[in-house]
Amino acid sequence: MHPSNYRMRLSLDFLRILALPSAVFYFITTHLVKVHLGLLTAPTLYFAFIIFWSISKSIFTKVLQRAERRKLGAKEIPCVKGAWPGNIDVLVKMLRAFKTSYILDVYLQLFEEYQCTTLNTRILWTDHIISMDQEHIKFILSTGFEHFWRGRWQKERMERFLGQGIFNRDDEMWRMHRGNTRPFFARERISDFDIFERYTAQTLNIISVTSSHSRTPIDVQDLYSRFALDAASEFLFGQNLDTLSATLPVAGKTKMGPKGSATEDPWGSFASAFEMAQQVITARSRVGYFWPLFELFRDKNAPNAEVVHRWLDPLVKSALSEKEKMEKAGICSPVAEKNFLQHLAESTDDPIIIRDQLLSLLLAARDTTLIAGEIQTACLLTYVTYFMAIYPGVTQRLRSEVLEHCGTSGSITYEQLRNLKYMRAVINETLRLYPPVPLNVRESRAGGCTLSPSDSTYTATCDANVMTDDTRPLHMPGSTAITFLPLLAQRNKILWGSDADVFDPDRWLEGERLSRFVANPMMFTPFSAGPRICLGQNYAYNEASFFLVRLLQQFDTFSLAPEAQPSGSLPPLEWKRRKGRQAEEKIWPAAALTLFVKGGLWVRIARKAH
Ligand code: HEM
Repeated sequence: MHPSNYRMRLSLDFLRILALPSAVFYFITTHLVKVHLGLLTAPTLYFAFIIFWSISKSIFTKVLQRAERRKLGAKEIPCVKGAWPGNIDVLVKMLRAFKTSYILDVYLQLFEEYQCTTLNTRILWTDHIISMDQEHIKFILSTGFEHFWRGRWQKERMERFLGQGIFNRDDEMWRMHRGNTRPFFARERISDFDIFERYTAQTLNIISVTSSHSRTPIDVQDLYSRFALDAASEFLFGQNLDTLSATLPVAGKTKMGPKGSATEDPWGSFASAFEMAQQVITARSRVGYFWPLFELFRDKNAPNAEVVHRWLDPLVKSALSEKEKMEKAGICSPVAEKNFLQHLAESTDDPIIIRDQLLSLLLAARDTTLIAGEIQTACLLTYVTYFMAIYPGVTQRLRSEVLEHCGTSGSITYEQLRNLKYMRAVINETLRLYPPVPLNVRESRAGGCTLSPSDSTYTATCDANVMTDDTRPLHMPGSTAITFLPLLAQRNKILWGSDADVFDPDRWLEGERLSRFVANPMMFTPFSAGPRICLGQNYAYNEASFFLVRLLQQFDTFSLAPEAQPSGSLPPLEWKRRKGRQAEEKIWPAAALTLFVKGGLWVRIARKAH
């Protein structure tokens, strides 16, 4: 069934849950036992039979799983045991925690409670595995790639927004997209810094003008998203969306949007729709398998998708008509001269496939600052700015390195960027503590498989029947969702040392400390790993480094402006009493597909008088 048809899927599921057992019960009572049920007893007995059927089915599945476990020589993944049937209390706790708790803390608390790093939450009687075990993350992404896919449920949640783009497809369609997209990230393309130069200059000009007005605070999360989107749109489809020229959020006046600030112009509506769509997808995954129940009469992403499509459709249309004109004129330009949109238009005439793939790349770009990585790049730059604001010593060291290698102006080369070792360390340390994709989901393929025994993060095991020296692998049942949590793995003290929560770029420079990572590179996966590793990784490093060089050539003082944060976006006081980073956090990190700072990151940026 097509993933967009979620209502039909839900109806068929209800038929399976209600109609099938009712039909069996009807057949038994009328043809086998031949009893006549009264008007009052019939509904009660039908209902009782449906419950009996569901319990039997669940027991049957468990028996099959046990048999598979025995065959594989594996043990069961520990299961969360809530107080209410179907672990509904755990679901309620999680939904509440997503609104008020520190990012992913609700998962960490579960792991601590059960003293293991991989658990089955089994909410509403449905297996759902969560894992912060780095070996399991490695298996899902790389060594055991063939056992997993994005799966049916993820596609269903994202279909209305991302459609058939690379992030929302598996197998043949994904391979086709990946093959088509990869040439656009060849070194010579991503080392051409002309585009970065133009949009960086425009962005820094905005910062200059704003900060010269009695050091007015600026929401850099919003600004970096615009920078990323404009640069990415030119890189991908040769057109400037020019969001940097639209209305900027104003300190103290701007409302809180779905993630950061919200402005009320056409760009604001695009950004809001873009962010809202991600929020809707995240909310669906939190509710789980039954999310369509809450969207029976209204697909919550339909209006968001419509706004975003309204921006992209004219671009796709013009690329297709340009292609037609070129074909009629018998002109064929070489691949190297085409932008990504023109290249996509070469491969298909289907405007929907082209639009969906463009949108996926925009999503990736906006948060890094590229369109597909664009989201992640903006996120990366936002958190680097956060650290520069709270650690002036880091800013000074970064700036000295920039001035030493790149001077105060002039063109910047790829080689110069490669020599900025401290800057690379700051970027990596930021990606370690705040990976723009802090959690991700996959589904196991139909046959079950095994995961290595849980790592040694917690010495005890939550399964009282199993000895701690039990080295059997864990059984990953087939067709089951698994949420893996790079943010927690990248802050795990067993992997990174007792100072894992501390921002310390030197861990990437000092031989002995770095050796932990060199011996086990998969403990750091902000760009994912394996066959689906991020295609924009080098683009993102180049773009972020380029931007930071220019920023630090012009400015040297960054300070947070908590008074400018929209109300409700500062970290709750109770976080101070907790352990880990949250006790010291000056902003509210939150996630909706990708990481962001709640309410935006409002900072003052200045150059000291020299
Ligand atoms: C700091 C910046 C970035 C980070 C942290 C990042 C992270 C990631 C991650 C974690 C994935 C895997 C998603 C998954 O499989 O579920 C991914 C995939 C991808 N990224 Fe990035 N990304 C960044 C920037 C970019 C940029 C700038 C682009 C391109 C404009 C880009 C393009 C892609 C594409 C096309 C994929 C899909 C690969 C596939 O499924 O085969 N990324 N990225």
